[in-house]
Amino acid sequence: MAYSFERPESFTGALLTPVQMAQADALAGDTARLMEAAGRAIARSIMRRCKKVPVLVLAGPGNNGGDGRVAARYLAWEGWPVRVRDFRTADPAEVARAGLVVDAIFGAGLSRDLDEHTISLLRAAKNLVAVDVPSGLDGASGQVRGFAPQAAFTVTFVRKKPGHLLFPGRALCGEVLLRDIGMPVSIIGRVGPDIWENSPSLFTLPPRDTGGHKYTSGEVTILSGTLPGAARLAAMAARRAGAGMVSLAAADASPLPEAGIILRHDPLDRLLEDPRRLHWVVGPGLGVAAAGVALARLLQTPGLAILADADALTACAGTPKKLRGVCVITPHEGEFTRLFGTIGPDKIAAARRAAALTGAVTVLKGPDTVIAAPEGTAVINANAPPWLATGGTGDVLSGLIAALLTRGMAPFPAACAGVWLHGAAAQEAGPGMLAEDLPSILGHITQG
Ligand SMILES: NC(=O)C1=CN([C@@H]2O[C@H](COP(=O)(O)OP(=O)(O)OC[C@H]3O[C@@H](n4cnc5c(N)ncnc54)[C@H](OP(=O)(O)O)[C@@H]3O)[C@@H](O)[C@H]2O)[C@@H](O)CC1
Ligand SMILES: Nc1ncnc2c1ncn2[C@@H]1O[C@H](COP(=O)(O)OP(=O)(O)O)[C@@H](O)[C@H]1O
Ligand SMILES: [K+]
Repeated sequence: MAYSFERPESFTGALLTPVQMAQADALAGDTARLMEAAGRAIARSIMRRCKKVPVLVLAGPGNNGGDGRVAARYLAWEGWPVRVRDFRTADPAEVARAGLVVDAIFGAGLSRDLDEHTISLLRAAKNLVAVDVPSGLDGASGQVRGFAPQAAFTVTFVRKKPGHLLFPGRALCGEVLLRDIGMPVSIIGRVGPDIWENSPSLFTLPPRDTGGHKYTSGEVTILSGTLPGAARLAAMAARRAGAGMVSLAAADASPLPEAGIILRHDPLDRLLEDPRRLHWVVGPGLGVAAAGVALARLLQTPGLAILADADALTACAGTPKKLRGVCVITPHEGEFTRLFGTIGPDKIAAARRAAALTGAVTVLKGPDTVIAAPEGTAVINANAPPWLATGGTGDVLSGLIAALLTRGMAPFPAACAGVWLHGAAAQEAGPGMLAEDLPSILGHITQG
């Protein structure tokens, strides 16, 4: 399919779960060489970024500890004062005295919660660099198992793990430095990554059709209701993101939108008679009851691409199968919970479950938005700045994704591209932005 999801051949941006990482390790079969490279990379990162202070390496029982011991050897060669302590016998008082603690206790595949002694060691560290992950962090989910320390930075190898991007893990890692230690790309391919960090290498924006007219650029219809500002924000975003025609469909006489948006008061059945009207946004500011009725009506019409958000999701609370036939859903945590139950500790698994159940590409929004396809591929987004957490930005995202659909992108890449461009626009807008600042920026970053 044109403008489909693109998996980079180099597997750049692939995320490996701890299980996949162990598989890669087993396939590579030369742990000693990889560990040597990992330890050297840790030492180099420390020497480049930290001033020379007494270093204490806390070493665990597995390969994470091995990496730390190799790093200590390289640091010592370079004349750094460094000691290595087995985590079982290390003393919190000694940890507290160290200028820099290298946390090489456990890696991303922690199998159970940390015990009290390990927690007391990690709590005592004042300045800590983590090997692979801060010990206690679950690399698959970004959740904390008992305790995990705050790292100044984290050095990881081969590919990032989901826990580096999902909160609270992302915050605890500090900056994540990804280092190549010579793992062959063919081995990464063999373990078959199915989770990716969102980036423009995963999608191609369709070019403008130079010979086209407004209808060939696609038409988006946005239902407007009790809070018409929400639908207008979606409409502004859809227009800037390249939809040829954008209509607001409002049952009541609502405030006049800006020039350029077509306001339709016709009943839904009349609007559906127009065969060009294929792309719909249902939910933002529509009112729950009206959204439920409209969604059901749209779903009776074959061939439509429907994006369901906000009130359309709430209208299906507890009965997510009512969303079957919808193309993309964009729930925030509250809407998701009303639909599918609690997210639980594994945000990727939750998004995948929702996508499989509804058949819709699921955009589970938040600071670490997860996009899941019904067949299971998942993408984690990490470019959204915190000032995006203001009312109305979700409406902008809905209009943006709908415009990308109408320009010919398949639902999954359209959702990935929409979430990425939304974050990029917010970064460009800067702190203090309003949702209504985003569309004009989208105008210049969404062209193919
Ligand atoms: N993959 C790669 O390509 C490369 C990976 N590399 C490095 O390998 C690291 C992964 O290595 P790893 O598999 O040995 O895991 P790691 O965390 O060091 O130790 C597991 C041990 O800890 C134990 N244990 C677990 N939880 C526990 C708890 N709460 N409390 C107490 N014990 C606990 C567990 O015991 P078990 O649960 O089996 O009883 C087991 O004995 C990775 O982070 C990276 O640094 C590099 O060397 C180069 C190439
Ligand atoms: N802390 C945060 N950091 C970055 N992005 C965030 C954060 N919180 C929310 N977002 C993003 O802001 C948008 C908010 O959407 P939503 O919750 O639907 O609000 P609204 O409907 O009021 O616009 C989503 O795209 C979400 O991913
Ligand atoms: K660690």
